[in-house]
Amino acid sequence: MNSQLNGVISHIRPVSREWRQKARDYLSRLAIPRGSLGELLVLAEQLSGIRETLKPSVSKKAVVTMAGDHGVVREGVSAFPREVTPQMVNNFVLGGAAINVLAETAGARVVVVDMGVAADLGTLVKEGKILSYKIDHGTRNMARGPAMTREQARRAVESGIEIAGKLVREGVELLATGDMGIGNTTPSSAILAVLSGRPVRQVTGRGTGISDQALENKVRAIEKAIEVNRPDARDPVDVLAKVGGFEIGGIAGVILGAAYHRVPVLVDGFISTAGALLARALAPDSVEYMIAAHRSLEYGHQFMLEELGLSPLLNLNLRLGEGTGAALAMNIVEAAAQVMGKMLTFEDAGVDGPGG
Ligand SMILES: Cc1cc2ncn([C@H]3O[C@H](COP(=O)(O)O)[C@@H](O)[C@H]3O)c2cc1C
Ligand SMILES: O=C(O)c1cccnc1
Repeated sequence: MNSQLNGVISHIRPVSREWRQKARDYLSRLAIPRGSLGELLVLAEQLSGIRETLKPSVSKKAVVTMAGDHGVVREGVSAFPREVTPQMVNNFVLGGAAINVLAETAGARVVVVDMGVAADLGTLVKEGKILSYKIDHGTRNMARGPAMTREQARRAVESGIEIAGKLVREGVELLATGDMGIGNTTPSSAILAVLSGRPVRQVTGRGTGISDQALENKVRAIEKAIEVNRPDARDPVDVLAKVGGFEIGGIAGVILGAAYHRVPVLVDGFISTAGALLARALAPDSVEYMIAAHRSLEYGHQFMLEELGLSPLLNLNLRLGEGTGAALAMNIVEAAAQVMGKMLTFEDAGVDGPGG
């Protein structure tokens, strides 16, 4: 019945082995000591495999910042009140948030999406300042029952897929994920615990900077949510519905949409990587389109990256979200594309190779 989602999932393929090989051959001939551009070469090869060309372009960039609220904030799991979510959406529109400033340094658009903020953002939608895929005014409290229905979970993922498709049709060549939602490190930890089988306490951190007491509330709320809802780790839509969030589903969808359209996608920090875990669970090959932007200071992030087998480009002690780490990594991805597209080989540059 979940036909649109299944249709996309069934069309996600691994990146081209043939183009990866061609890229590897070409990169090995660049006028540099072999391998000396390190991770840039790994990235360049990935970009060639994704785009199926030796001259991949990632110059048109967009960060999709997905916003949603969380019923579980009632359990005292965040240092900030729920009202901050719509207030920050407003800040994104004003251009005064960290993501606005950092995306600008990469020449990237910021696309703000209301996936389920618990406030009326209709005016911003009408003015064309944000997109609305609003599913509800916040999720339900997952410590008491499912965060959302299965139908809503599917819709959240499909919304992300649709947004990615729309941006690709507008010419976007590099996507990045971001999040805004007070309380959303709680469902992110829950998703990690369920999908990795790790103990809740081990994967639960301090988010916006919570007290010892709030950390206890948070661990207990997640344990309760898993106990009450019994999410099925083999069924990612079930996990999202029971212990997830609207924006996390949207992020998973953006990643799946990127993989479907064969566009690279930079995955931001803790919340975005929770979305990536769901995307990988839905379509294992989607991981080949992901680029881990950075390693967040949020404690459990390392386990998420480990699960996905991704190594982050940056380690800047960020713990903000919004897409900030992904925006910062964009210029590195651009650099990799330019190395591939513009550098000369030993032969073309008239430089002697090794042992000559
Ligand atoms: C002013 C402000 C701006 C933010 N931008 C991102 N987050 C980040 O912090 C929140 C998650 O942390 P927790 O689970 O502890 O609530 C999310 O909104 C995330 O995007 C922010 C948080 C605040 C307070
Ligand atoms: O890594 C993140 O994305 C993050 C960490 C803490 C709070 N908000 C976001």
